[in-house]
Order: sequence, then C-alpha cells, then structure tokens
Amino acid sequence: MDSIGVLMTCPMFGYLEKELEKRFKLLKPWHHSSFPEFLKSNSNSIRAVVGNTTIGADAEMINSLPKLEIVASYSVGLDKIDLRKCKEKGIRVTNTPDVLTDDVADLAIGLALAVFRRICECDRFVKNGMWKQNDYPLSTKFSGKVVGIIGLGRIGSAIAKRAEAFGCPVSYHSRSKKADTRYKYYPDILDLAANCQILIVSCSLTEETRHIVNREVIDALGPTGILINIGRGPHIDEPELVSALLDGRLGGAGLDVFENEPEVPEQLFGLENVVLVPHIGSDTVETSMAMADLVIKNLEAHFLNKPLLTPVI
Ligand SMILES: O=CC(=O)O
Repeated sequence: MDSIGVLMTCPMFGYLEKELEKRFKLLKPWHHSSFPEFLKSNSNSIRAVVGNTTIGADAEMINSLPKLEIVASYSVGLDKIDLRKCKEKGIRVTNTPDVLTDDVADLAIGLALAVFRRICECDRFVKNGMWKQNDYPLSTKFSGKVVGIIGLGRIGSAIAKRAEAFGCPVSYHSRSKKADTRYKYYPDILDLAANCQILIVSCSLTEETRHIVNREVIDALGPTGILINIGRGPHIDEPELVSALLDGRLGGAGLDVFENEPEVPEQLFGLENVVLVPHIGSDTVETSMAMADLVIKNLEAHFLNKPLLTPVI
C-alpha cells in the first residue's frame, strides 16, 4: 500500500502521522506555500484524504481530486466534509465514533462542575496568594440540578448517564423522541431550556442545528441557567451568548467550541462564570490513539476491499 497517496489536510496527532507514513505515501501540504498548488500538482495520486475538525474535505477539494476514493476523518463530527458531494461522486466516508464518547461526556460534566463550583477561579485565587487575605465566596451546588441535553446520541446519552450519577434529573430535545429512554422529551427546545438549569449542546452540526441555541433559547434558560457546549461553535449564536453573559441574562457558560476557532470573544475572558477550553473534548492520549487506529484501520480495510469499520457513506 505504500504507493497509495493519502493527503493529510493539516497537522494532526504525531502518532497518526507516523503510522500513516509507515503504510502509505503520506502527503503533507502544510510544508508547501500554497495548498491549492499542492493539490493541483498531486491531484492524480491522492486516493484518500485524512481530515479533521479544522480542515476536512469541502466540495472544492473533492472536485479537484479525480482519483479520490475515501475521506477518513480523524473526528466524529462530519461538518467539515461535504457529504452530499461525496455521495454524488461515490466517495466513501468514515469517522471515529464511540472511541471518544467517554472523554467528551467527561468534559461536559467537568465544564458544568467548573462553572458551578468556580474551580478555575478558585485555582487562580490560591495561586495568586489571595487566600491569605480572604476566603473564596460561596459557589453553587451542581448535584441535583436539572440537566437538559440537546441531542441524545452516543455522547448525549453518555452525558445523561453521568448526570444521573450526580442525582441530576435529565431531559432532552432532539428531532424525534427516542423509544429506548425514560428521560423526559421536549419536542420544543424552548420548553427544554425553560425547564432545565444546565443546557448541554451535544448534537451534530447540520444546517438544521446551526444556531439552534439563539437569543430566545438563551433567554428561556435565563440568569440562573448554565450553557455547556461540547458540540460545535456554530450551534450557538455566539454574539447573542456574549451579550447575554455580559448583561447577566445568562448564569454562566462552559465552552469547548467556538464559532471561529481559534478565535474566542475576548469579552468572555474576564467573566468568572465562564470557563473556556480549546476544543479538547477528545484530546487525551488514550482516545487520540484509538481514533488514529480507527482512521488507519478504515483506510486499510478500504484498500484491501474489506468492509469499513465505521462507515458514514
Ligand atoms: O470535535 C471532535 C470530533 O468531532 O471528533
């Protein structure tokens, strides 16, 4: 397989890069000054693309690669891949579900705990020597708060399970009611937001879910509500979120993802009720290795004409 051209769209986990290099002819455009020129000069040798949450495979890239057979994403999210174009051209697509579920669900709960209990602020308080002058003010209890989840898929269900362990009643909103769950279903997201204290975004990003959390939803959650986003930045109308936090119309937020990563609205930096992390939901050594192995196994299966492990298309 070492003559098969595999394009890695941008720098990723070193282990993935090394393992791909052992098996395929790995093409790394970031060492070249122009991405389009690089694609043009390698267009006839690229049979696979490995993308991620930063650069996937858009229509322009797909159209410029006539020999492309498969896009293997080093991510569970597929929003950076033009799935319609792939389907139209018969290009296979794989992602990395399941292996990252625990990490992302852990982070959702971690962000909620950090916001309610002001863990990051407390850390700064101690490290800045302020404890010697004062006790830290009281924070807010997390256990038992009503959790509302947008999207009860693999990750949403894992968050629900964790929330239950904290004694939190769980409810959810999704396109349709799930048959196999006892959690309360809200067909209208505004009702979910009005009836929970922690709203967690955990659905995939599609045209329907873009800005699913808008001003109305934020206002329904209200000044004692906390918004957690471990989905994608564009799920939330970010300027509306910032103004709600600045005006005190929302109680707080824990955010792993942003509309224009790595740009983050600087107005949030000084807010003690906001915890910001740099899109690290699945970024543990263990999970990154499992994701990388899955990308490689999918590519190997494809080029050996075997069934894909985690096919999307
Ligand atoms: O955001 C992370 C992923 O989609 O894997």
